[in-house]
Amino acid sequence: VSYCQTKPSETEIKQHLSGYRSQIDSLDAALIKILGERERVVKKVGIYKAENHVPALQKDRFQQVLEKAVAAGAKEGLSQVCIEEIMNAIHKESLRIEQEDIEKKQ
Ligand SMILES: C=C(O[C@@H]1C=C(C(=O)O)C=C[C@H]1O)C(=O)O
Repeated sequence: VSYCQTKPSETEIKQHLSGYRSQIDSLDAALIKILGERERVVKKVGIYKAENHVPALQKDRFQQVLEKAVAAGAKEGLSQVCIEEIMNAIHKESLRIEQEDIEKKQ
């Protein structure tokens, strides 16, 4: 147990932290890759909507997306506020991407 261990040296602390941080760095890289993949699908949706005069914002659909994400987040121990902030930021970017295609069509 921790109270009978000797204190780690500065070097050991740095090494330990850098191990955790490389895990974080590769997870961040995976997150960004997935986000890119998601937004490339959104781009296809945007082009399809622009061709068929469907509005970019679909509130009901986004509500479903949000609910699913909140439920999945809860299983991972993530708060509703955290998931809502992340998904709202992603949705904002989706709308920006879709809007670009709508503007190009006009
Ligand atoms: C991708 C869509 O367009 C918008 C973006 C959404 C998203 O990023 O999940 C959801 C609904 C829409 O407001 C869609 O209609 O499915």
